[in-house]
Order: sequence, then structure tokens, then C-alpha cells
Amino acid sequence: MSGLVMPPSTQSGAGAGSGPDSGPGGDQMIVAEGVSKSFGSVHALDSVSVSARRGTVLALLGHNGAGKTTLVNILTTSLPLSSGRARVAGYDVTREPFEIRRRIGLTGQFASVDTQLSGRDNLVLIARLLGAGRRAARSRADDLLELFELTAVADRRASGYSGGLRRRLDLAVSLVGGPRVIFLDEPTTGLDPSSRLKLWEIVEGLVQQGATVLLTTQYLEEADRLADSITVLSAGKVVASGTADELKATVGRRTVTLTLDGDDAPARAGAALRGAGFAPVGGEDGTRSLVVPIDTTREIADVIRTLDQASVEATELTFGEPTLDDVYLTLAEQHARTPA
Ligand SMILES: Nc1ncnc2c1ncn2[C@@H]1O[C@H](COP(=O)(O)OP(=O)(O)OP(=O)(O)O)[C@@H](O)[C@H]1O
Repeated sequence: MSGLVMPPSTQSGAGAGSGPDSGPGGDQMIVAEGVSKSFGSVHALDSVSVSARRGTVLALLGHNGAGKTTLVNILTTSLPLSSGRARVAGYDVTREPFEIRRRIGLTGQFASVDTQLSGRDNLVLIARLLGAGRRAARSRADDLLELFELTAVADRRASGYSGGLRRRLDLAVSLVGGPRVIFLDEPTTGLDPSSRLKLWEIVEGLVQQGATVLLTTQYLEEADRLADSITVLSAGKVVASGTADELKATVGRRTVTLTLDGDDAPARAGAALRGAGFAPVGGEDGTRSLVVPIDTTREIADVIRTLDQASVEATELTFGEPTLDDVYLTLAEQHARTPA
């Protein structure tokens, strides 16, 4: 992928500008501290704290109504918070909303593309609105069309674009001003797998070039692939946060699944593994596979050695990591069991 995402030199009134960017907080580009938001009796957010360092991806994970969009709206200054504090690019959302708006890109669930215009004209229009001259605007549009692999459809009306193309154009439009912080609200909802993959690659490229991304998603796989840190929201509260690995480590264990050769093999393997301190599961009712929970990958070797010493042959051995699905289901269950 070519570069060219961040240079807002094409316009005067948009993008980087001067100012604190990360402010006294140093490298933190997104900080929310104890943010609450109520709509009448609905507590959409209840003392939510998140942060993201420059050049990282923070994923907000949660099902419908968890509060993700509300937090994005507060951080992008389109919604006032009820209490708490939040800063983006070093500026306060309540006191300095205009400084923030100059420095962010937002791609929402409701696309900002004018479908009556071509992809190129959408980009040129926004660049002109941000203060770029005619030639600079066209050049910025060309760069973004190339980056997003939209050059071939650049002069077609956006109304004829597929969902994936439209989403790419929407993201390209949000990048015209060279934002330092990018908010992606469920960017791949409804996209087919190949369009989703393409968008992920684009996001990874943006981050490599120094952008900070806050991503909301209902897709665990998406958070797992893209995020440096993940905050799980449920009913307006943070129920977990950490890296994907840290979250996975909080629930579920790694497993080794063995498929064994021979009728008595599961019983013999089970006894040997139990003797070695493991707690294998399965092997009953004539099944020939055993699942062995382990804590470290080093224990895989211990499992194999134990089988070897018991003269049991495994025809297949697979290693399984707990998935974010496991994490989310466990957290959701814990949350459901906790009285409000
Ligand atoms: N303007 C509003 N007026 C009243 N209630 C609202 C408003 N906006 C959001 N809510 C409520 O706040 C809660 C959080 O909504 P929010 O849209 O932030 O969730 P979400 O995690 O983004 O869900 P989704 O994935 O469906 O967008 C929900 O109960 C929602 O009904």
C-alpha cells in the first residue's frame, strides 16, 4: 500500500494544525475518565474510562446498545457528556471541540458519502471545503483513490458502488484532512469477507503511519486482528479491558486435543496423563479424542512425552487457544449473574 494518508499539506484549515496533540498526557491520543451519559432514565454510559496511545488501535467491543456509539459521539464532540472528562489529541471535548474536530476523521454507521457524486468528486469536494486549492484538492483525491484502490471507479457515481466500495470511499473521505485520530464506528458491519479483509489492511496501514484508531465492533475477530487493546462494554459499563491475549487469559484455558489410535488408547492415555498431573476430558463412549487443558505451550511437550512413555500413539494433535468469543460469552454470563 502506498503512503500518503497523513500529509495535510494540501490544505490550510484542516488536519494537523498546531497545538498540543497529546498535551500534558504525553503520548495518549484518546483519554476518557469516568465518562457517564444519560438519556433521561437510560444510563447509556456509566463511568467509562478508556485510553489509546499514539499509533495504536483501541477496540470497543459490545453488542447492540452497549454504549459504543454514545462514547464515539462524545469523543468526536457531537454529544455532550453528563459527567467525567475526555480528551482527544490532547484537547478537552467540552472546552475545545473545534480543535478536536480539526484533527479527527469519523467513519460512522451512516455513511457520509454523497451518492449523487462520483468518488473523485466526493473527495475533491471535502478537500475544497477544508480549504485546499483546486489543484491540491485534485491531487489529494488522486492519492486517496489510489490508496483505497478506487481509481478504476473514481468517475462513477457512488450510488452505483457496492457496499464495500462505498465503505472504502467513506473512509477515504474521512481521511482527506489527514486526521491524527480516526474513529471507525462498526466499519465492516454488513461487508463480505474479502471487503472486510481489505478494510482491515487499510486500517493497519494507517496505524503503521502513526494514526491512532478507535474502532467499535461487534466482531470479536476484528478486535483480535486489529486492536492493541480492547475494552468490552456491556450495558454502558466497562466489563473488561486489556490486550486480546490478556482477555483470553482471563477465561478458558489453552487445550491440546489428541486423536488416539487403538481401542484402549483413550483409557491408557487418560490414566497416564492424570498420573502426570493433567486433567484430560473425553475418551468416554468409544470416542478416541481427549482434550487436555494446559497453561503454557511448554506443557505440549509434557503431554507428548507422557503419551510416549505410556506407548500410546496419537494420530492427530491440535493446539487450541481460547477465542475472544469465549471471553465475551464468559463476561456476558458473569455480567448477567451480577445483580444490577
Ligand atoms: N439519543 C438517545 N436517546 C435515548 N436513548 C439513547 C440515545 N442514544 C442512545 N440511547 C440508548 O443508549 C444505549 C446505548 O446506545 P448506543 O447506540 O451507544 O449503543 P451501541 O453499543 O453503539 O449499540 P449499536 O451497536 O446498536 O449501535 C442504548 O440503550 C440506547 O437505546
